[in-house]
Amino acid sequence: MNETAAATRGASADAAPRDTDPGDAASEAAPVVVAEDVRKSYGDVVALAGVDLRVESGEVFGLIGPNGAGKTTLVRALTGTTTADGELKTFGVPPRDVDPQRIGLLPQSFDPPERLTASELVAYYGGLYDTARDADSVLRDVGMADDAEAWYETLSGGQKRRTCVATAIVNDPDLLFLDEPTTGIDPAGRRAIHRLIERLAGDGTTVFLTSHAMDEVERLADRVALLRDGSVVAVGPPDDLIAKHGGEPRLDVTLDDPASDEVVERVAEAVTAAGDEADKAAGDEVDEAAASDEATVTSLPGGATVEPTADGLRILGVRPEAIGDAVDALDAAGVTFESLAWTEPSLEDVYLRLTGEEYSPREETTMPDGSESADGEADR
Ligand SMILES: Nc1ncnc2c1ncn2[C@@H]1O[C@H](COP(=O)(O)OP(=O)(O)OP(=O)(O)O)[C@@H](O)[C@H]1O
Repeated sequence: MNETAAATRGASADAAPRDTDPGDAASEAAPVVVAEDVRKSYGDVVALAGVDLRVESGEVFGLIGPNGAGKTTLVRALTGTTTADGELKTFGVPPRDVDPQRIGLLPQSFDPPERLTASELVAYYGGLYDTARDADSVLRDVGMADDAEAWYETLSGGQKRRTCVATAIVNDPDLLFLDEPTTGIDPAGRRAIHRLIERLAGDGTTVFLTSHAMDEVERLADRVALLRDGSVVAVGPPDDLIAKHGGEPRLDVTLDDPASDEVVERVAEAVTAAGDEADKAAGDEVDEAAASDEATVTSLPGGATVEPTADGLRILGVRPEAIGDAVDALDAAGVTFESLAWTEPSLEDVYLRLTGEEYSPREETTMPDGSESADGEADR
């Protein structure tokens, strides 16, 4: 039995119908999901080491973390498809007691029960609920209208995944768990799924989204939890996490030749001089603007760090308005460059830092053929 069916059939037989669910009244204000000190081990393997989290009604909650961090185990515990120790409440009751009509689950792996078309498969899952949406309209939502009558087994990986997403929303759930919804889906399909998630959230559905695609989580999630080794190590809105853990904006400078220590030092001195000058100018502006309350733009910080990379150098701490100053500093240092790439910190940086997988630009990357990669970024 796959997990969608398990989630459905695992619910207690006497669960109250949707409109009279005892959790309903309280759930207006109460968190939809509460986990306190949730623990789960498989033999000696600790999958969840004491997880605490809350998901509020109507939010898109992102769960990220490395392979094996415990994400799928947590989703399974929260949907009652596996047991776990600790306090677990969904709509105010233990997960197994929730009316299955209220929950949608897209598990990470999915095996349809028999040979069915996409439309039949969605209708099959719809048949497990008291009320369900029309299969064709759900397939339209996930961009599968044209392939509704194709055998599931003949669909491409991405088309199969979209069909699976359709089975998870066929019951029009109040709380939707999506475990890696866009794996294997092409960019256009991903956008369709993103729009669908945004629309569902806009209509009040609470979405619990697990994904390795950091751009997806950063774009969609109101709050994100980072799970590492079975514990939540950070939680908050993406922007807050990025501001706290994402590091500084950076300017990557591609040079004709690798940067020698002497070049790096020269650029660092020029950047520091430019920063000091900018700080002084900003200070003067502050004095002048103080009376009129005008905002003052600061430029390159005096202490901006310069470090060598595989194909040039990186200047850390460059805000967009200071890119021109950085170019002037390169010029002053007598460095000609091939190209510049400015990057602002992202959720991916948060992830890399907090999981200890942060990319070191100083490391040359060795390719399988023994040559050194020209682009370390691509090999993170
Ligand atoms: N049924 C199981 N039997 C034994 N060990 C398991 C089982 N399910 C998960 N584990 C182990 O528990 C740990 C957490 O696994 P889990 O699948 O929850 O991680 P995950 O964060 O979802 O990983 P991924 O990103 O690869 O999907 C891993 O070490 C995994 O090997």
